Amino acid sequence: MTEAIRPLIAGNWKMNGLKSALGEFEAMIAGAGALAGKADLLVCPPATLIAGFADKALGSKLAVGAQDCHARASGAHTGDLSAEMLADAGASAIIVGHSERRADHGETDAIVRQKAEAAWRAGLVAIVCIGETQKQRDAGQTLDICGRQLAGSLPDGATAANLVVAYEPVWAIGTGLTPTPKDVEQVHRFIRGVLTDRFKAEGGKIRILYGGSVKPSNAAELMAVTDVNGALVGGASLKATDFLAIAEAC
Ligand SMILES: O=C(CO)COP(=O)(O)O
Repeated sequence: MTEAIRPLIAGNWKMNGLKSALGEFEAMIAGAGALAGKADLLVCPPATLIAGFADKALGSKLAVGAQDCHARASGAHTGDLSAEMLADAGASAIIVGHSERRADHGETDAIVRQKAEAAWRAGLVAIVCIGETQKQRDAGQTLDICGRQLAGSLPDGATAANLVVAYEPVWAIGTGLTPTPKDVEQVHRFIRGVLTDRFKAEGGKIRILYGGSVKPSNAAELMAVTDVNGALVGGASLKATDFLAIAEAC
């Protein structure tokens, strides 16, 4: 069932990247065409770069996304950006509920769900992130935590076209550590079960990305795991050669 799912390799640049990164992005555009047979490619730069990158990527095989949005469409929310604004700038997807936002900004599952709904309201794909901390893993709570985050963060009405789930164990982010393929498979199989229970046949088609220290050297092993339908890549997505090599591994 899941074999037919087209992989997505998504880059999350986090708070990295100035206008001078345009050359790196153009190198990604140049490489994306040859990889179109393997995977969909998406780069989520900081919001300041979305419009410029989206203009450059027009007509290419590289999509541009955002890293967060406010739940409301407009209003008195100083410093925030709505999903509608990000769509207007050229984003086609928005990452919501990244563990860094959950930790740094106190985002709860309920807030994440509202943000996913905001992405849909603007016609964009919501990439909803979940994942356990080291402490939770050590306590044997990985599946409980992921189950709770999924139940609270995913809105009703998810489809393969409007939702991507990203499993990012917090302890694997930026550390060079990764779970074993067996551990990844266990969590992804669990997520698949939650998705099919809740969204029926559609849940069998929703992409489940793995994220956390994905790099060219471990991408093939991770992408080969059952129910891993791509990657959400942080540090290695800043360099075109690394990002493209990860997509090549699909
Ligand atoms: O948080 C991540 C992507 O959203 C993963 O980051 P790294 O690939 O740098 O570990």
